[in-house]
Amino acid sequence: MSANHGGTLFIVAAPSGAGKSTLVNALLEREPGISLSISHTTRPPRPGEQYGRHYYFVERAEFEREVAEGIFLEHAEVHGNFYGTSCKTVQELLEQGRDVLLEIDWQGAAQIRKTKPDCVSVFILPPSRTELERRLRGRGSDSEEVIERRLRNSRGEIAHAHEFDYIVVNDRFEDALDGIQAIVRAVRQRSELQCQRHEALIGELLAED
Ligand SMILES: Nc1nc2c(ncn2[C@@H]2O[C@H](COP(=O)(O)OP(=O)(O)O)[C@@H](O)[C@H]2O)c(=O)[nH]1
Ligand SMILES: Nc1ncnc2c1ncn2[C@@H]1O[C@H](COP(=O)(O)OP(=O)(O)O)[C@@H](O)[C@H]1O
Repeated sequence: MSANHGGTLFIVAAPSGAGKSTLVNALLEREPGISLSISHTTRPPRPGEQYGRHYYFVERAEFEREVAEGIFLEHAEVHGNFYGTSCKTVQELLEQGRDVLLEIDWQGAAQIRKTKPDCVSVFILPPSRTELERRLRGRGSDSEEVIERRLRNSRGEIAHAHEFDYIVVNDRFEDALDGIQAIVRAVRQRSELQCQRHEALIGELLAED
């Protein structure tokens, strides 16, 4: 029997407004073989956001109960709200050999690296602070207070960029998208070439006539 070849766990992080969700959605259209993990959060939904599609929106008490039950692979407080990745779905998909993408912050990424050192992490940088602010305001989804808090927190987040395997600067959108796709393809190709993937063929070639 061949060994179970698990999928790859990709992590994408960025300061709020850098374009992470837009890039990830475009990447998933180009690479439908990747499954996006939907997080649980205590953040209220933005206009147009749907339960189970963008996030599982939960009350604080429910989130705390879930933490106590140990359902999360990682969880963290970000910009005053709680976010967590459920263990079960991610684990099942990886075991089926699917690649999984987590759109999480640097704290979550640091937790995942400890338990899943084979994960591949990408940090998205905006081309400038001015552009980050322009995008955050231009999105039109948050109050002034929320925007200011996210901008204030962005320095602390960017300070962790060097912990990631790859950095993609999201200046021209298509270039950034090509960059992330190139990372995904290179990682997949490397994985295809790994020795364990070829056990069956090696066995056949070694078999006596
Ligand atoms: N640790 C962790 N961070 C998360 C998770 N889900 C989302 N985040 C991060 O929380 C931050 C805020 O996300 P969100 O409220 O959707 O705002 P946005 O980044 O401005 O779109 C971002 O850095 C997300 O990547 C999660 O499950 N775990
Ligand atoms: N390369 C880009 N150039 C200009 N605007 C962009 C670019 N990438 C994303 N945006 C816009 O910036 C805003 C923030 O993007 P979003 O994906 O919501 O960021 P994040 O998920 O990192 O908070 C959105 O209005 C999006 O359309």
